[in-house]
Amino acid sequence: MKLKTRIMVLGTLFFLLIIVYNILNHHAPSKHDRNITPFEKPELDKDDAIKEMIKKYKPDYDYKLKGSPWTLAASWVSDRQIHPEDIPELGAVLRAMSTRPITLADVGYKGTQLKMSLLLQGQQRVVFKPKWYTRDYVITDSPVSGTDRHNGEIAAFHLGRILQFRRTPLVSGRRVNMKTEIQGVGSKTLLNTFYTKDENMCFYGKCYYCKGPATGVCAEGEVLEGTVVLWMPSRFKLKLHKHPWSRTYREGKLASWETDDGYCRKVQMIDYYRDGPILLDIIDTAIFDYLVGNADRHHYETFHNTTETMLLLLDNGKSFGNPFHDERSILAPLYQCCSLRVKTWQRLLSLQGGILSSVLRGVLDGDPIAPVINDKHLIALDRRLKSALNEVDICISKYGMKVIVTS
Ligand SMILES: Nc1ncnc2c1ncn2[C@@H]1O[C@H](COP(=O)(O)OP(=O)(O)OP(=O)(O)O)[C@@H](O)[C@H]1O
Ligand SMILES: [Mn+2]
Repeated sequence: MKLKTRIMVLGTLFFLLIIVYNILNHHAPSKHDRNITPFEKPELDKDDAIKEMIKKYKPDYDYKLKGSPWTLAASWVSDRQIHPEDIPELGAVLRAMSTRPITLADVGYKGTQLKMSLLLQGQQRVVFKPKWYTRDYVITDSPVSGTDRHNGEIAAFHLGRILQFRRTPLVSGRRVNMKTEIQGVGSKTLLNTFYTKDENMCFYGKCYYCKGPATGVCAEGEVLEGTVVLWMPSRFKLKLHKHPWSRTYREGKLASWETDDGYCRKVQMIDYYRDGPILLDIIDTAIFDYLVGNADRHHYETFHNTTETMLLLLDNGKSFGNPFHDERSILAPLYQCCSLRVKTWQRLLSLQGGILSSVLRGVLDGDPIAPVINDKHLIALDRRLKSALNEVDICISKYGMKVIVTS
């Protein structure tokens, strides 16, 4: 062959090789091909995705704020979210919640559990939920047993952010000195319930379950660990609703949803649930509650003076009680209705394979009372996420892609 012909043949072969290589490379299964669905965006490498999400969701507690943290946080609340997705100032508000001087302290304002209602410098009300359990304590009785888990409130707040629900009021850990921070500013009603046990300061407050020292909670010396929840602005009025999937709380008595597989269709016939976003919010909430192990959402609240409505993820104190038990019945709204927002589904898919626990671990790491939850609870989150997605797959195999809805 002439040199010219040889060069041409070699050139063509080389060109073909490149094309074949490109085709093969494009179709070669990569680690990202697992679980790819028509809705999923191309993802980053897993470690990069984790790093990026921690960077986004970990509050910057050193953030310097110019104005009032309370005015800012109040301005965040709107009809369908308590705060926006991107809030670099979050750390400054959380820091203020955990450190601002307490100007008034009173017994809990609402609810059945022991709490304090605190006013922080700058006239901001917060709820203080005290620590009852050590981090490793496991609640084994029933999924609704035990008193509040103050740390669970913190983890649930950040989980709600990571899932992009944003329906939970801001929560931060705080250690309060009962002697120097509360005694001087406490109401008579509150201070009358103070007592001492084994040299620790204690209180039993005023609430449905507050029956004297036997039901009280004690600090370590003078220092009481707890969680502060930011009170929502008064321009939003709350309306209480009975949760259609609530438990009976009576032994031996089952609720309708526990015996009737067609229960969801009955709920869907109620105007309030047929139109509007609340039923899909209930399904989001079921997934959220299943992940954190909260079987106690007997009621829920919505804003009642807004144009649009949302189910508020308030009161997450009964979460993270038992990392070894996954309470499937919490998912009943999901597996009985077989319906899920596409946005929620996409989000859950993108957090599979250990991403969720790694991100939450990184985000919680900066809280003033870190470590917030132990690794057993974090591992449980990944396992439960997988089970929840499996329930979605079962629905899809039964009814097809119409299960995934866009509203
Ligand atoms: N951050 C908040 N902003 C405004 N209102 C709130 C806030 N947190 C709680 N509330 C109101 O206080 C009520 C009681 O709060 P929470 O549910 O946390 O207490 P609880 O003692 O656990 O109640 P329950 O025993 O009913 O579960 C709520 O139902 C809500 O009306
Ligand atoms: Mn509660």
